[in-house]
Amino acid sequence: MNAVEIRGVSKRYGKVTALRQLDLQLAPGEVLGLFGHNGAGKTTTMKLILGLLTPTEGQVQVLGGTPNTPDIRRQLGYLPENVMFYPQLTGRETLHHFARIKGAAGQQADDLLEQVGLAHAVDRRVKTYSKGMRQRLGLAQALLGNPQLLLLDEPTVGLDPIATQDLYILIDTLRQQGTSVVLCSHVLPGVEAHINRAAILAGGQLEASGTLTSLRSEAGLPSRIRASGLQHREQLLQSLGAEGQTPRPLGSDSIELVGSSSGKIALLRQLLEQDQPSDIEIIQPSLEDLYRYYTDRAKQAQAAEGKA
Ligand SMILES: Nc1ncnc2c1ncn2[C@@H]1O[C@H](COP(=O)(O)OP(=O)(O)OP(=O)(O)O)[C@@H](O)[C@H]1O
Repeated sequence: MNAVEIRGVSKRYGKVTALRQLDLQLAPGEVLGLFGHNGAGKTTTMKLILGLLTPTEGQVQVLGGTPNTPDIRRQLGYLPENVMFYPQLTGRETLHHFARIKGAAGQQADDLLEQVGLAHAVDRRVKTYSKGMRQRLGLAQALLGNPQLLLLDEPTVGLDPIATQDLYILIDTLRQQGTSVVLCSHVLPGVEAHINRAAILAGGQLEASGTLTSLRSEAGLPSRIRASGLQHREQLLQSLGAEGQTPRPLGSDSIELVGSSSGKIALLRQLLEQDQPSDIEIIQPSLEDLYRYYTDRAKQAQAAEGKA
């Protein structure tokens, strides 16, 4: 049973179509990165999963049931994009309040405050918290009751680099424990190692979905190959240039080459036959490169549709 099953879902707000014929699945213990430009439909997708919105067309199933029934809601954790709390309550009072609503133990609230690094500030009023501290409190709130499905909307906003890293480690741990996670973010660097699959929304439509390996292979974007410690760099630059390659010299003894996914191995072989580099680095297209490729593709398709 999938944790989330979205089939043929469209969502309209009056005249605005926020989502169009969306099909998206999430397996147990899977972390899905949901990416897209402002207004692409990410928050709308989250809210449909939470049952805060109902689809105009299509079906949403969550943990085998209908979203927003009490039984399903208890198994969900949600960190909203703009997390808000009562400013007069302390961090501890806030989390205990949410623990009571969720039927979670008070002890778990205290443990989570410690886990998210707020132990030193539990008795301070939330109005004195920094943005990052409020975000940490929001994360603790989302983790109350050990949810089976965790929805995180822009979880790294306001977090410092160490807290961001800690969040990713926490996501890895939750995944190992079988929790399914949907992670929406505009911050792409650093996230790719912590997701199983990426889904890219553009203009309310799913432009791409798959593992990074499958998206890389579908997009066919080139990798960069860097060879350093070359003995005969000038000769190598000439011979590669003569074959139509465009090698770029770097530093005093290195070069960078661009290789398609199919031509990469041949290029590597050639490098090793003609020289003895001390190091070779292959830089694959990053999540940002893929994101740019798919959003540009969506824009071009929309422009072509507009002209037709
Ligand atoms: N309550 C609403 N009434 C009317 N239009 C809405 C409403 N909520 C969202 N929309 C529209 O639906 C579209 C998708 O919005 P959504 O909030 O899902 O995007 P998003 O991908 O989360 O964007 P962001 O990255 O800016 O948070 C946008 O065009 C937005 O203006």
